Amino acid sequence: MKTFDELFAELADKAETRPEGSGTVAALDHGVHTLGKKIIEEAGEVWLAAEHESDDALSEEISQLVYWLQVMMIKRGLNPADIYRYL
Ligand SMILES: N=c1c2ncn([C@@H]3O[C@H](COP(=O)(O)OP(=O)(O)OP(=O)(O)O)[C@@H](O)[C@H]3O)c2ncn1[C@@H]1O[C@H](COP(=O)(O)O)[C@@H](O)[C@H]1O
Repeated sequence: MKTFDELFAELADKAETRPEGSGTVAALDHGVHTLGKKIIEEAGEVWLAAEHESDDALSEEISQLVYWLQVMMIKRGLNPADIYRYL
């Protein structure tokens, strides 16, 4: 289990060190267009889970959406503080 900030730090480190086999590194290399499509896909899965699935399934889908949003943030050079100032 990890927090939003802990996951972000882990992903930022992966982007920097580019370890072999990292799905995050591969996703970053695909670029903003592919990341945007993944975010739309995961957002749709959150919606469907909220309508039809359990709390646990919904939680998992939301975690995946958070992950992909963080990958997009890293791709565009944003950090959590950039987001928090709008919350
Ligand atoms: N939290 C996540 C995470 N959430 C979602 N995903 C990715 O998002 C996909 C979402 O799963 P789905 O079931 O919706 O998609 P799928 O259709 O089965 O998979 P695709 O074929 O569409 O990729 C997963 O297959 C992962 O590729 C994640 N990938 C990585 N992490 C964490 O990110 C960190 C770094 O991971 P690596 O870069 O892979 O080392 C680790 O702590 C991981 O646990």
